Order: sequence, then structure tokens, then C-alpha cells
Amino acid sequence: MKISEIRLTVVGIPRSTGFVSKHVIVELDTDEGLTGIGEMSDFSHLPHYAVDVFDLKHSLEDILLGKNPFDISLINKELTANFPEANFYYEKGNFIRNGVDAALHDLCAKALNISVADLIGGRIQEKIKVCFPIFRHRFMEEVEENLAVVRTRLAQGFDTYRLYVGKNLDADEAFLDGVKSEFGSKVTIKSLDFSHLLDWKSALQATKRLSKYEFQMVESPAVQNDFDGLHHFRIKADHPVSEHVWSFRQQYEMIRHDSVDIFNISPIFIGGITSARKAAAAAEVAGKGCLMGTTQELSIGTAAMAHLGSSLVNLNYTSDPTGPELYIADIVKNPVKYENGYLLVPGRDRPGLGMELDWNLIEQYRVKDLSWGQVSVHQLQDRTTQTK
Ligand SMILES: O=C(O)C(=O)C[C@@H](O)[C@H](O)C(=O)O
Ligand SMILES: [Mg+2]
Ligand SMILES: [Mg+2]
Repeated sequence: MKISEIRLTVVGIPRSTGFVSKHVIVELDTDEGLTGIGEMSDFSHLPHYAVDVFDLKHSLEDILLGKNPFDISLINKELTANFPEANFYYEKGNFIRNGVDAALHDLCAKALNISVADLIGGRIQEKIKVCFPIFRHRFMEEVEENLAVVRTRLAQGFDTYRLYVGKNLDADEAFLDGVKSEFGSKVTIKSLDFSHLLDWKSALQATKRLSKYEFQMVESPAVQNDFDGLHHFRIKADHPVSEHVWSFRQQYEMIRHDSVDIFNISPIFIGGITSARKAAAAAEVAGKGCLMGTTQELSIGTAAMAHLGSSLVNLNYTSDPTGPELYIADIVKNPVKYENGYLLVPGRDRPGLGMELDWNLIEQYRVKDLSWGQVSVHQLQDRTTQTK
């Protein structure tokens, strides 16, 4: 079997907050009539420049056309040579490799008539515990809006939340106070996520201030790649520390500096299912915990994570992917499902990722490229359309 054609389609899909995320859908055709699909999810992150999708298609054609899709390791090696790791959380090369690697997995599993989870080691869990995101407060008036989000989502079964913090601590505190008094033990706060916005000392002070409320861990409480800072924070804080993995060098440094307790691993930020499995294995070997993060994928990207999570032996903390619940629409006929705060892994009876494209929806949300339009740094950091 040989890859014979590549198609890249860009969609721009708003979230219920109004923020629009742009994604690239990848289709890989083969000479045997099979098509694999993948997703380069959420290009709407810093850095504030756009990948030229027309040009990208040509680069990928050079790498992929004529290759046997089962040569996943070889193809990943070539992808990494062309789109190298850059030690930045939102490095777009990782998004590109991720979309291709997902499509390869979909294609190979379809060729064998098995699911992707079965291709990569089989199923340890059929559902994955997830938390719902509460985006960062900038103003006090957002506290009530976010408590209303908890009210609505709790009724749908989401009993665990992660809170982005660090821009308005009074509002962060008011939110946590509101959650405690209104929902009590019915709601769990999984993490406070500082998103690298503060240096470790400021994050430590903020964490101490918010520690009168219960939460399970603290994420990204230092600037990016400050491995010593994360270590100092970790030694001084009572809570476990989690950090995203965005390159193998960075993961190695975090292990060497004993910077974290938990690795937040997601295919989008490390460049695919293949790399995410390596990162999870490294976490296991280093004796660290593991959870699956998110960029807020659509259903194809989320299904890829569900299959990955299903096969991981060390997924020992609540994970993050809830994208399909945040966007106002999806681009597949059969979106992934959530039940009682769990992401359900598509069944063994559905070959590949178990997703089928819906071209009516794609046409509705298709945009011509990844260009940005009007958006500010704070909107990108806080995933909001709020212009104040
Ligand atoms: O844990 C994180 O960090 C995220 O979830 C990052 C978010 O910015 C996410 O990528 C989003 O687009 O909302
Ligand atoms: Mg995070
Ligand atoms: Mg994102």
C-alpha cells in the first residue's frame, strides 16, 4: 500500500465563548482506495504568524507520496527532520506532525480492520476521566459567568474542573470561594494552571494564597523552560506539579532537574501519537505521573487522544480533552461522546479512529487559510473574545 494523495482543508470553528480556533483536516489517500484522516488542531495560538497551507501541502507531498503508511517510524523521522522540535509550547511544527501521524494511524488501523487503540497496544480503559476548563479571569464580573458554566456543566456530568489563574487573583479567589460555597464536595478542582505567565516565585505566592481551597495539582507555575524554577517551586509547594511536554529535550531536562511530579502529555504538543507514546514511556521509566492535556481538539483530534489514552498503562490523573464540548460545531458525522465526566473511547467495532468526515459541516466552516485577522495577545492567552 502506498500513499497517493494528500489533502489539507482549513476550518475555523467558534467556541461558545466566541473565540475562533482554526484547524487543518488531513486526508491521506492510498493506491488501495483507503483514506486516513487526522487533525492539525488549533493553530490559533502564539506565535502570531501563520503557516502557508498551500506550501505545507507541497512539503508534505515530498515526504509522504509513495511511502507505505505502515512505515510510521520512518515517516516520523522524516517529519521531525522537516518540522523540528523548537522547545516552545505552541510550536506549529508539532501540530503539523501530529495531524499526519494521526492520519497514518487511522489508515493503518483501517487497513487491518481494527481500531487505533488495538493497533498501539490494546485497551486498558474504555473511558477517560476529564476535567472542564474555566478560562482565565481578568475581571471580577467574569466570576459569576464562570460559576454559571460550572452550574450548567455539572448538570451534564462534568464534576471536575481546571482553573486558569494568575491574571486577577482576587477574581481567582472569588471563583474558588463561589465553587466551594455553592457546590461543596460535588465539584473537584483538578488544577490551577498558570500557563507560564508568572515566574516561579510569584506563582508560589499565588498558590499559597489560593491554598485555602482544595485543588489537586498546580500546572505550569514558571516561565517556559525554567527547569530549575519548576524544581524550586515543586520543593516549596505542597501540591504536585504538572507541566506540558513540548519536546524530548525539555522532557529530559524536566527529569534531570526533578522539575515535576506529573507530565501533561498530548499528541498535539509533542507531535503525534507516536511521540506521545514515547513521552508517556519516559514518564513511566522516570517514575512520574501522567495525564493527557489538550489544545481543545475537534472530534478527530480528541478521538486520537481517546485511543492513545485507552492504551496507556500510566494514565493516573484526570485528563483535559473536552474540545468537542467547547466548540459550537464539529466536522464529523459521529462526534466523540462524553458521559458523567468521562471521554468514551470509540469502540473496537469502529476501524481506525472511528471518525467519518461530514462534508456539509466542513463546507459550512471552511476558511481559505490560517491567517489571523484581528486578535490580541491577551485574547490568545486567555481564549476569549473580550476586548477590554
Ligand atoms: O492546559 C493548557 O495549557 C491548555 O489547555 C491550553 C489552552 O490554551 C488550550 O490550548 C486552548 O486552546 O484552550
Ligand atoms: Mg496547561
Ligand atoms: Mg488550543
